[in-house]
Amino acid sequence: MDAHTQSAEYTARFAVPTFPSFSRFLDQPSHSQQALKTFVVISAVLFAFTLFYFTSRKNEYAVVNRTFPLEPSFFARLRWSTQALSILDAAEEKFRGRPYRLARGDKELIVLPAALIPELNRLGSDVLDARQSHAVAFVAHLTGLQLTVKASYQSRILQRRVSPALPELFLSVATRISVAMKQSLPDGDEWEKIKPLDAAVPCFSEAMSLVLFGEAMVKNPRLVELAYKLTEDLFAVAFIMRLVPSFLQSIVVWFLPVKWKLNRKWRELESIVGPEVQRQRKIKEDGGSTTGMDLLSCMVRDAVTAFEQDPSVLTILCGSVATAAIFSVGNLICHLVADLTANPDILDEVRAEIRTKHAEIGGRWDMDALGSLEKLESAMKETARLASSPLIVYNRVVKKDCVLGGVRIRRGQFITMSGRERTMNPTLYEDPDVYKGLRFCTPDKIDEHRTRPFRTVDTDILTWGAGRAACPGRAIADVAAKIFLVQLLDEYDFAFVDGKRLEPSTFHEFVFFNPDNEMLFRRRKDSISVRF
Ligand code: HEM
Repeated sequence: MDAHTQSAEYTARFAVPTFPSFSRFLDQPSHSQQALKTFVVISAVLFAFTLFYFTSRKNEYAVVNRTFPLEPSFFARLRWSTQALSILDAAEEKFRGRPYRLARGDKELIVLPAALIPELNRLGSDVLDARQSHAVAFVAHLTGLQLTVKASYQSRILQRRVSPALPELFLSVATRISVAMKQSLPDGDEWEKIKPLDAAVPCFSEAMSLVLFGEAMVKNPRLVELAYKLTEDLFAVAFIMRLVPSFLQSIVVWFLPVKWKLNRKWRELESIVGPEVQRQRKIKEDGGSTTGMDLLSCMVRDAVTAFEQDPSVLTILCGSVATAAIFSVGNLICHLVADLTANPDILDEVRAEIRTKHAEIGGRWDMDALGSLEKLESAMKETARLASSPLIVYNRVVKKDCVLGGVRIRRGQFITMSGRERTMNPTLYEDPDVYKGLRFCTPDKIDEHRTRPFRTVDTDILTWGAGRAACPGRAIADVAAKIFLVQLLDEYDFAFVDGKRLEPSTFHEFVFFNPDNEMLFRRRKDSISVRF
């Protein structure tokens, strides 16, 4: 039997009985058969394209937080929300300063080594866009922050106009914080259990509302309350929606009562801010000028276009700054108090420094006096090093292809950096996971410490991010935190409930002091009563 006959016999015995209907389709052309063929071809092409997509261009760097190539991104979202810290630490261990891809679930980010910061800093905003990236992280289209994708002049004005005016604003800021502290903190000299974040946040809301809205507006207690309550709701919506697949977000969000509350708060904020904007615009139109150095007044004064002085726009921009400001400082302070409580020897040294300074300046505290507290400054840096939020910094969207130090980044990609690549680096910090509050002011480090105070953008700590979009409120945060701390550390003793230390919490990439954490506070009998 020749080969052809053998093959035909084989087909007749096995192939035809096994797939009778399919083979009949192939042998007898018809419309349905033609349609099936087309379907098979299109499916094959799509499959090949998908494989190509996942294996070629995107596989330039290895991926973390994805267990298999076509894993639904929902699982990456879930893992990232609860395990961001361990995912990043494992990736750092594996890649050691080499770029890799991070599947965050909502987006895939290229995690670049921090060594590229100087080169990245040289790129303009036409190449790297921070706003779009922040908007994605805070689900801006669902939290009311969508406008911040278009506008960033609030950041520019904060840095160029409001921060330089801090000496002018200092006394009012200090007074507001001091008065709020009296209302929020316990008054007795017996131990009292409190929630430190709940106590600290209204104090910083007073300070930030003054800096953002001005002397007259901050007298409205509802505005001060709205500033931080809006932040709470905004974060709640963002945290929840970051778990939801993108295609479902715009539906699911409407089932969240917190989203309705958030919308109400945005409207209420506009009803308070809007009339003030109109008032200031009227003064400007009549040829007069306002003098306030708060963000809102500066924005109205500097506005050139109608958009820049639109009451709704200004409400959202000032509100967006409030959401970036109040809890960031509150969290830092609470982490610091927890760190100092766990390290009473360092607390004693920091407190002694405050007392010595108080005597030296005759009790007349000003910004220079606060800035000269080197031990306090070191303790703040150390807390920020260990509890820095967010875990990933330098989040940008790439607008143009470029190659940096041999690393190719492409238009449309999201880039980021792991702050822990620096803060946990043993070549930069001895025993990096140990809190050493005075590590920055040892004799061999003190000169560097003096040239790089806490408010500086320092690429070894990355507290403020880096580059042109580094935190524009850092000078304000620094002063407000110190005003609060010199009084708090002088006036209070602290202890953990049942001696149990408090560790930072994380959710997604955000590190925070759990609002439910409790500590014991009591007034000190030998307080020197710092006053401003
Ligand atoms: C301890 C407190 C604070 C910390 C740790 C902190 C940290 C940061 C970080 C890491 C960024 C992102 C920077 C980047 O993308 O490279 C940022 C952005 C920002 N921060 Fe802060 N911040 C704090 C307080 C404040 C305060 C008090 C204000 C306002 C008065 C403020 C206003 C802003 C704004 C408006 C942005 C967005 C900048 C932009 O998108 O261009 N922050 N902050």
